[in-house]
Amino acid sequence: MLAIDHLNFEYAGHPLFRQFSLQLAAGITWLRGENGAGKTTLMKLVAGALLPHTGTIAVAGIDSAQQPLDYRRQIHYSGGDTPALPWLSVREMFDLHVALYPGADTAALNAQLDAFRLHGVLDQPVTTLSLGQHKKMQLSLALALPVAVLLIDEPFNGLDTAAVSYLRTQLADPGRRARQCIVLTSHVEPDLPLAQTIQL
Ligand SMILES: Nc1ncnc2c1ncn2[C@@H]1O[C@H](COP(=O)(O)OP(=O)(O)OP(=O)(O)O)[C@@H](O)[C@H]1O
Repeated sequence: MLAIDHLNFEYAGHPLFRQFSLQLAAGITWLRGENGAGKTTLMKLVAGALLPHTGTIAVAGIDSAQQPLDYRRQIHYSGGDTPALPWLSVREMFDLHVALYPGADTAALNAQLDAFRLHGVLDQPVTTLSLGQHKKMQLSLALALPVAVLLIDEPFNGLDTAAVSYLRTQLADPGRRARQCIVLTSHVEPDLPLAQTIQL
């Protein structure tokens, strides 16, 4: 489903990926490695937030450089960064994503909001959310959007125990694992049914 071929990438003279290739099928992949190994950078490259210097990345045969818009619609990256559009409210952030992803289902998003108990913060600016609320906002989108590839950086960081338990159930769902390629970074064993583990 996800094919990375001969990827080369460096930050200003600091090479991170040299001729790096990886093929991932549906199911959960645990991407692991020590601090600074390049996990977040690889996710950003796959998400289209960073561009490879050379090499190709494709999802279901759609090349990230040749068909960037179609490619981006196949992927969602749930990262830990500060929001790209900090002036938006949570509701506006959700509306934006529903508009960006064809087939996004508002009912599915509302179900995630209910499960994460996020309705109370819908009209708050995203910058005013607590760490855990921000994570829940990101995860609501991640779990609701109809993408082929789901990238989640440190999925359990900052979550309360109820949310951790709910997220595990959602990610472990056999239907989801059959239709999505789910890539997680985590410094601890994710305790999920893994299709594979990639060590950077
Ligand atoms: N914008 C940037 N400019 C220059 N170097 C960067 C930049 N972002 C990351 N790096 C460097 O690239 C390397 C990989 O960083 P990355 O964030 O991908 O690692 P990671 O495996 O996700 O680490 P962690 O487990 O600590 O989150 C690190 O050495 C980091 O210092």
